[in-house]
Amino acid sequence: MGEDAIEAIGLRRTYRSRTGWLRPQRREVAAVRGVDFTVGRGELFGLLGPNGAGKTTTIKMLNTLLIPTAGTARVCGFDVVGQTREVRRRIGYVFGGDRGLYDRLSARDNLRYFAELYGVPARNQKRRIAELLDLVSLTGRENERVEGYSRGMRQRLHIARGLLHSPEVLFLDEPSIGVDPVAARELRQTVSNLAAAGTTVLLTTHYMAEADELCDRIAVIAAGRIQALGTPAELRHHADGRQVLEVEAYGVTDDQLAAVHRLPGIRETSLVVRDAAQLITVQSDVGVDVQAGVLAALSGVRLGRVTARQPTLEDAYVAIVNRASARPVGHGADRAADAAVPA
Ligand SMILES: Nc1ncnc2c1ncn2[C@@H]1O[C@H](COP(=O)(O)OP(=O)(O)OP(=O)(O)O)[C@@H](O)[C@H]1O
Repeated sequence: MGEDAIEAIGLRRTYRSRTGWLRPQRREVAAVRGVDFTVGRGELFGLLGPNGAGKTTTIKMLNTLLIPTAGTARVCGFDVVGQTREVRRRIGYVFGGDRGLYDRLSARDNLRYFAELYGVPARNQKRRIAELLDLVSLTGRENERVEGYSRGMRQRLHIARGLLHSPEVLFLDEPSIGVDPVAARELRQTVSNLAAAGTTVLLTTHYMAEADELCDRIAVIAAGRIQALGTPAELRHHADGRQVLEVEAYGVTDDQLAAVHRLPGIRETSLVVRDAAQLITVQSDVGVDVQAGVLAALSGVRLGRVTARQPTLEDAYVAIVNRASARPVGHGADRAADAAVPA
């Protein structure tokens, strides 16, 4: 048995699809373009990246739901293509969203049902279900129907479901998607309890703050490749030599943002919408005073707070992802900088 819980070597996946009806065209999407990493036993490892980066595709290859186009992967020492049964017995898979629970049953009955389905021996079921309800902090609510549960509670129940057969490795795909900040914090607590109890966790997320808080190591994936891999402290170095200016604004256009980006000394520019305001984050080289230039480029725009600060891990993430996509100015929902999650 290998040392590592997960080992991916040169993993690739290309999707082939047909588009059009009268004149069908073949389309190929290279979703994952050669990914290498290992996850140690008991490690909490994060796969972080923007939409379409290849996170879900990678997870699906590791949990035997998708066959790699090339490369190999082993989970608990077993090959994901040649030894699927061995792999499946040792893994759990939990994905974000609402599917996969029976609304009209209680949490306890859902878990009983899935325990049967997963072949958890009858004599162990009661104890295992009680343990899991406790782990995901649903003890006391277990007899209520799931239809009355909040998203966060459902998500925690999903995690309990994924753990019924005591997997060694748990894949958690975007667990906090659509979950409010308080529930997201409870969810993070659950995930960290899980790892502390010895389960290896591979977590995908858009949220750098979540990955920072939870993960021992993080791989930043973009455009189907790992762009950076290390501990949160190591990744932070990608923003070394930079300083950050944040400007709250109302009604900035793409052209104005592009003008900001063209100023000397500016390395990254991103914009996210927060409530009514736009939050512009500008990364520049340390020692270059960009504030006057930025404000001049935004003249005529109503501005709110202007803050100079040190770079965070989030800024390092934006730098890594922008380098990969070569799209320096962002103005949309899929921007890396959208990843800020309220604590
Ligand atoms: N079944 C499919 N057929 C064709 N293309 C696909 C399929 N599934 C995913 N893709 C494409 O592969 C790329 C990677 O998708 P993937 O879902 O792995 O990314 P992701 O990082 O998980 O993104 P998200 O955060 O949006 O879930 C995207 O360009 C996506 O459009």
